[in-house]
Amino acid sequence: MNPQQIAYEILKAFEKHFRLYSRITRDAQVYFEQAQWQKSQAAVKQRISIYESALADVVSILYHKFEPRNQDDAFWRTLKLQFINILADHPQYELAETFYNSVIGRLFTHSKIDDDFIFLLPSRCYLPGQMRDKVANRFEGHANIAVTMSEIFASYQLNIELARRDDDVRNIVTFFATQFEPSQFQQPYQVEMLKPVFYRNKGAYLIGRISGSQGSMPFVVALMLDNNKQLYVDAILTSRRDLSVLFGFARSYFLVDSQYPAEIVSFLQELMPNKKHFELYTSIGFYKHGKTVFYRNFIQHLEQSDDQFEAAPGIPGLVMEVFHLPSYGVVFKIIKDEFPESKKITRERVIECYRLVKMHDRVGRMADTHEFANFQMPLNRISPALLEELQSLCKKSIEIQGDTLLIKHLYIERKMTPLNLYLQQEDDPQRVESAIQDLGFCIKEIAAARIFPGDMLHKNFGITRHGRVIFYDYDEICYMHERQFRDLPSSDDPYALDCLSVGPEDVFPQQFEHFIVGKREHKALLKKHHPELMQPAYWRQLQNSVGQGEIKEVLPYPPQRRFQHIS
Ligand SMILES: Nc1ncnc2c1ncn2[C@@H]1O[C@H](COP(=O)(O)OP(=O)(O)OP(=O)(O)O)[C@@H](O)[C@H]1O
Repeated sequence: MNPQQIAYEILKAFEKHFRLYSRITRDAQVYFEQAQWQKSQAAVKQRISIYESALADVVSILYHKFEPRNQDDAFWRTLKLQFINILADHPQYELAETFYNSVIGRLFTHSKIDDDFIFLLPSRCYLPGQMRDKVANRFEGHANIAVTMSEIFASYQLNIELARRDDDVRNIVTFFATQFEPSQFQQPYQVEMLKPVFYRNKGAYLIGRISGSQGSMPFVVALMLDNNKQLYVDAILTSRRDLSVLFGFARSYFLVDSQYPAEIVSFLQELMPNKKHFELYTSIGFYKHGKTVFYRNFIQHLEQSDDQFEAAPGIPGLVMEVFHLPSYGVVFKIIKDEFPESKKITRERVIECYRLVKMHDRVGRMADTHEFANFQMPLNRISPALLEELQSLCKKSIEIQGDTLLIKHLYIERKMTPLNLYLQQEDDPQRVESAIQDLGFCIKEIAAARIFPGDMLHKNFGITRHGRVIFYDYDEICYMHERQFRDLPSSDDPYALDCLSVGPEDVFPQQFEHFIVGKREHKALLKKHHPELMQPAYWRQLQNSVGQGEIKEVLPYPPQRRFQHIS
């Protein structure tokens, strides 16, 4: 096989994968309209897993057709150029380049990390706007938001109608009347809406922006089904903050049919300038390409900064070595070579737990992680103290190659403020109370998503700049059905506790207050807002309901945004 034929083979495999990816994604509409929530969750998982099988298939074909290991560097350079040629005008060229990188990475166990052989840099620069007509519809305002709304709804080809359209439109009109100056929407204004609907969990979102003489703002219509499976508008979101939380890194990926992903992402980027490009690609399901974009951003950041990698602030982990670059918004996590006796887990189990979280519905409460093989960092940017620590605790995962530190297995994750540090440093009692209240919600929502977090000590949670508490320590997680929530024996019997036989799956919620937060006043706050967390019956009931397949609703916006709350 010559380089041109191999390039075609790789592109063919990518396109086959993308067709399957799009087919799974498109089914989301039916799952939503028919309230088939379990199918929708299964689709999210399936879509994540098909990448690996597409890759395995093409790599095995290539091994049968030529001998990759016997080709010289000139061959690989030519192959990359051939691939660039056949990608001209390809609507998903950037995803195809990432797929190409994965194929070469798989053939060479990620040892050819060089722009001569893979797309460390993109082959071209995407000019936002060129495909706007393909991905977005425009509506001209008629000094009457109700008319515009009717036009917007009519443009989406949903198979079910808004059951109470007049009520919905009235809610929206009232919303605009109460939130904005009347003059803002009496003048000519425009609405631009992305054509594909964004589906996730029990919601469907129409995403766009509204622009008038006074600037523009995001415009998101959140659709839901009521108990009778009737479609209605649950909320309108217009603040960047709400949109940013909707696209948060601790949520599952949207199911959104994006044939022009670069254009969709540029549109989203205009709505959320604070989000990184890689986060937006990831949020719409292209998590592999998100990694490519992340790496490019990381390299660029290194060139523009001069600080050193150092241990992350907070209490060091027993399982993970966690470090960061103070000027950059992610943490880097390496599994330590050995764990203390108290951690009854293996390295394989840790990897399994991190994968489980990646595939699972993270309900806005568990940080997404990205796994890298053979990640390179410049050695001169690693602080001496960190290097010493890595060499003593993570010897198996690192290698020094000249002026580079090679990390054989690494996770990256969004940086947050560890909750223990936040609670120590925060002086405002109201903020402390709200963080502890949110910690309780975080634990409850994770459990309602069928996951028992295991180690719920507050140091295992972070808090975002939006004040949301998010869990990030996954080595002790398991499914809710794998635990037995037991009552402690009554305190009248002094010997009962000593004689208690405890199995590895037993958990005693009455003791949680000692294991979640340390300080007495924090415990009191947790008990005030979430007394149920310390009650075995609450956990058993939750276990029961999730065991029956019930999928709880997790709102990705504050409840006060819901129309039913507007009087
Ligand atoms: N996303 C993050 N943002 C900021 N700091 C983090 C993040 N993830 C981890 N850390 C810091 O690193 C520490 C160890 O991380 P993590 O809890 O993941 O490790 P671990 O080894 O699994 O911990 P444990 O010993 O509790 O099992 C945390 O306590 C926190 O201080």
